[in-house]
Amino acid sequence: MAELCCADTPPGIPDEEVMVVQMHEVDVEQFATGRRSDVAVVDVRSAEEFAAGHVPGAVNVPLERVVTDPGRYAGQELYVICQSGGRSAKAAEALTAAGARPVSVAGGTAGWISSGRPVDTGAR
Ligand SMILES: O=S(=O)([O-])[S-]
Repeated sequence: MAELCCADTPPGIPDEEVMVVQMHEVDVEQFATGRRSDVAVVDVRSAEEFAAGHVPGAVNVPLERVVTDPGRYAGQELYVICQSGGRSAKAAEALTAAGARPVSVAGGTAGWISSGRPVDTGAR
């Protein structure tokens, strides 16, 4: 079965052979102003990157761990964030395919910091 993200069925592939993986994304501004307090923020960067500065309230689960066992988040809503949006998009794709409902923060922690918002440091 072909797997597609955010696209219509390409020509030549019957609809029944396509599984569409729909990913949700917000930018830093939308995240900052619309963040739901009941939804976890999972930072998928390395422990070292996380300790150097992260969005307050985020928990660190490096991408390798997320993609090894995405099913542990099945049925859950969560925000995923990384440095600038690359790894969080990968995490969101794996999580969505495993039945979770992730929202990737485009622009990531770098965007958060450059917008002047506060960061926490240290492990969590
Ligand atoms: O964290 S990143 O993959 O966007 S560089």
